[in-house]
Amino acid sequence: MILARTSSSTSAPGMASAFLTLDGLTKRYADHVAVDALSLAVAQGEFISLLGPSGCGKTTTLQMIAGFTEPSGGAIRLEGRDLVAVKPARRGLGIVFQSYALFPHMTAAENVAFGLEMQKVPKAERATRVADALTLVGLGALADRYPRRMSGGQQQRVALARALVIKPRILLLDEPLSNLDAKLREEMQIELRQIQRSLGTTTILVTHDQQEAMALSDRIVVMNAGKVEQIGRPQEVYERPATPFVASFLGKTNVFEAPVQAGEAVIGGLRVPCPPHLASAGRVSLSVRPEKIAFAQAGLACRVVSRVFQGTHWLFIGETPAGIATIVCQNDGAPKPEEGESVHLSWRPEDAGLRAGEGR
Ligand SMILES: Nc1ncnc2c1ncn2[C@@H]1O[C@H](COP(=O)(O)OP(=O)(O)OP(=O)(O)O)[C@@H](O)[C@H]1O
Repeated sequence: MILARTSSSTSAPGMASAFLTLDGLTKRYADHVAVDALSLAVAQGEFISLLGPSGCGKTTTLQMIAGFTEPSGGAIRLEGRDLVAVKPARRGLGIVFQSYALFPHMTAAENVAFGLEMQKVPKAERATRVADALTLVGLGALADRYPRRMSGGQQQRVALARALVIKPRILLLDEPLSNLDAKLREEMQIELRQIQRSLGTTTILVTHDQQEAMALSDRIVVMNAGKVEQIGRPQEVYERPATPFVASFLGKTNVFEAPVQAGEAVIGGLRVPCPPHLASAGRVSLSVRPEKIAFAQAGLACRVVSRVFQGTHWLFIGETPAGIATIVCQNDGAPKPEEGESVHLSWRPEDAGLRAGEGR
């Protein structure tokens, strides 16, 4: 097998010693800071997503790793060696962009072979590696087809094969699936993850799609306005967002303001113990995910304003004395409240995130 696993590490991703290190990486344009002192240690074989809204500096970060944009400050090291001084073509990186950028006058196989020709790989080896790469992405039968006769998903697979065939030390992906429709995108996410796992290629993905980042990544770097807000495993950033920005960017969250009495946030009939640093705060802001809220006999009074059936689950909007609540329940066959019904909401204290409130 020519496209063999590139990772020799058996440690859990993120735990092994750093393979790629970004250290205080910064990019300034005039007086605008596009990337502000970003530090990140990526383990070999790890799949990292840079996630954030438009303009937060994701692409600029990727471009600096690729060598297309020069950093204003900080360091990029690959296996301990400075990468900034190395020319882009010599960094050993595979890159896939949102636009597939295939050569239209070349077949799938010729597109994939291009990088190997540049590297002067002998013809016989080239043919085997191209065939292997196309088989890997499920296009073994379309080797002689031209891009214009391929679907968007097939073209993106060719672009992926072209990036992987050179056995890159790092695979850089910039919104590679965003031109595909929702169903194909989900299928490609699963395939991409399987291919990445089977090869063990260290991968950095730029995306603004939180679902995509959660589905694919070992760890997610959540960025906002050039800065890192949080770095963590998907479940960690979702369940324990470090900042209000992360909580609102990764899925929906309810935010309620609550007074603190005797070290507990009091919200309707619910009392949530505050951590020591908030125990003497006047008010706290309490965030809880819609799927962590349950209908209960007692708790926070709520009038159901709307209920919407969404197939696998129900979505409820309710009015409470603490504000509007969004509740998501599994479609498990159990009876659900009607619109206009008065109910109570409850959640486990550990599912509530507490922060200092507005101080009112
Ligand atoms: N060549 C440039 N000159 C000046 N400003 C730039 C340049 N390239 C990027 N910027 C600015 O730097 C910031 C970060 O841009 P970047 O493209 O990295 O964001 P992004 O998170 O990838 O956004 P998107 O998802 O829209 O691609 C933006 O405010 C952008 O306007």
